[in-house]
Amino acid sequence: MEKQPRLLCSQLSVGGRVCDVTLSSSFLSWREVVDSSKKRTAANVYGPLKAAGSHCVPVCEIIAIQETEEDCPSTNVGKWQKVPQNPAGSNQHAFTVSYVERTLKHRWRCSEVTLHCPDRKLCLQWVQAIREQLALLTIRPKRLLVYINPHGGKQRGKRIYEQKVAPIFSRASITTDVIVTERANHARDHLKTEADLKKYDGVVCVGGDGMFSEIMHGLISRTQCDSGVDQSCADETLIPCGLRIGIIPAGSTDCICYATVGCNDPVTSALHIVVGDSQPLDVCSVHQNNAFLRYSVSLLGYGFYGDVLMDSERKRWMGPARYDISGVKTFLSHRYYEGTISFLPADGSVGTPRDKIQCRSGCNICQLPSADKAVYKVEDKNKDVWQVIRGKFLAINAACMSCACPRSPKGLSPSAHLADGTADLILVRKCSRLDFLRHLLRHTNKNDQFDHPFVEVYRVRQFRFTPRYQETDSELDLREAEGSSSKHFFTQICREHQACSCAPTHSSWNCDGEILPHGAIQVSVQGEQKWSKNIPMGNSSSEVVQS
Ligand SMILES: CCCCCCCCCCCCC/C=C/[C@@H](O)[C@H](CO)NC(=O)CCCCCCCCCCCCCCC
Ligand SMILES: Nc1ncnc2c1ncn2[C@@H]1O[C@H](COP(=O)(O)OP(=O)(O)OP(=O)(O)O)[C@@H](O)[C@H]1O
Ligand SMILES: [Ca+2]
Repeated sequence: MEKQPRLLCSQLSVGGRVCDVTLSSSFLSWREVVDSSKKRTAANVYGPLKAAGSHCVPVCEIIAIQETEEDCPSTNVGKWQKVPQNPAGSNQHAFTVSYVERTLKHRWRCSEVTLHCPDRKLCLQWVQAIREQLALLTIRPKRLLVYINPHGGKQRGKRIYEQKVAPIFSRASITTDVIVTERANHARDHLKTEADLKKYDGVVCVGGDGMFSEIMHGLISRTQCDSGVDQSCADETLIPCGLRIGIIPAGSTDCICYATVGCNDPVTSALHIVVGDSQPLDVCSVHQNNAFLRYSVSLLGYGFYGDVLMDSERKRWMGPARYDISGVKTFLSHRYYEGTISFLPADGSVGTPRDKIQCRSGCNICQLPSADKAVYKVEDKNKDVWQVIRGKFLAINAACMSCACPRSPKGLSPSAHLADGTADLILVRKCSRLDFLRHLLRHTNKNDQFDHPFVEVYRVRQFRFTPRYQETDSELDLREAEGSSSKHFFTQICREHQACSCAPTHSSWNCDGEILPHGAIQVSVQGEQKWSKNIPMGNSSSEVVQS
């Protein structure tokens, strides 16, 4: 730890023990004063006394400070209890500091320490000094607009917010306007047309990936609309939006929260929001010809994941279990789809989907400032050459981020990064059910899910997909030239008789958990030159709150 000039230093009492308490611009620390006349035993030099007696909290992780009245909050947010008296019984002046405590598996908790002072003047001096340091943390939000989806996941959004999140926001003196949505797209439409965004420092989404997607669409559309930018043009540069989106997980997959924060825990997310953490994300724009369809930040999946989603929508009442039931059903149906994928590979220096630099919470690559990421880019001759792949596929997946979630803690593409301007395109060719099961199982263990002869993975900047039934005559002629003339004749008949049993089957796209019925799409991960300018939110990246 770098030595910082001390702003304040006193001997105060913590839990009945006298401590040297120090405040610098970066840390608040307290260390028990050990009586030097005591015999130096192994226990007090190396043992629990020394370890337990010394604490250091970064100022940026202090949630709040308050003068402690006789009745004051206990360590459990929301409960109240009597303050224990100073053992010497000589003073009643104390202040309580609430701060972030890191626990296992990326989880954060709100802890508290009460420091007793010998007199009120010193107590006020400490409270004021800490408040002054907190006031310097200008990235922290003060006013938030909260949308709660009461029907996401296990329908616990409202309860999660009221019981776990609101008390933390209130402790941190964050004011909120809360809207419980009444229908799908309520939050999106409100953001697009009504919300007075100037009043807020951020928007909070209580729900799952679908709810996040609504809010992201609302914010991006509103910003473009206010600036007269046409979203339907695939090459248009979007105007960045200044508001961050915080995610309180209350959905079924919560992959955006899990992949950015490292867990799907509402208290952890609330604390990340309070301290003002943020993480830019890649945003893919999805078009069909010149019509804008949607944005995606996690998964775009055709075939398997599209079919799982389509089937699961009819089983919403089951909650998160619907995905497992529909997953098994889709797996057993074993449908494959024929089509053509073209893609522009990413610059080789942004890494590959099969390198071992997995993207986890606090990932070094995702935390690099954008300008530094640009430094290690080298020219790659192949990067502007479109590559074309035709075939029969069980699944075509594009992952802008790892898509880690509780079902698959390493995700669909474990080395995909959050804001590197690329997506990982995963092609699972037609294979046996057993092979496909082997591939799926590897999402849940340490084995490499790409290490199969029927799986290919590419890091891309753009891609296009055309299902065979939508290919133009010239594309089909080209394809059929590769096959026999009798096959060509057979295909023509089938295209004209879609109802016949050999007609090609159609899937739809799973776009961050929302159904996109269009087969042929063009996808662009927003260009690196845009995110390297460090845009807080917009075409290239949206910001979510994370570690
Ligand atoms: C044998 C066990 C294999 C388990 C394989 C698990 C792979 C899980 C990979 C999860 C990837 C999630 C990507 C995130 C997508 C989100 O934007 C989206 C919106 O929230 N969620 C889903 O579409 C929700 C998608 C949920 C997909 C669940 C698929 C479950 C497949 C089960 C297959 C079982 C075969 C058993 C045969 C006897
Ligand atoms: N009040 C509401 N009534 C019905 N649907 C709503 C309401 N508010 C939002 N929605 C819609 O509910 C859908 C699902 O919500 P959400 O993403 O929160 O949960 P989920 O689908 O269970 O979780 P996940 O997306 O993580 O799998 C979203 O598409 C959203 O548009
Ligand atoms: Ca990415």
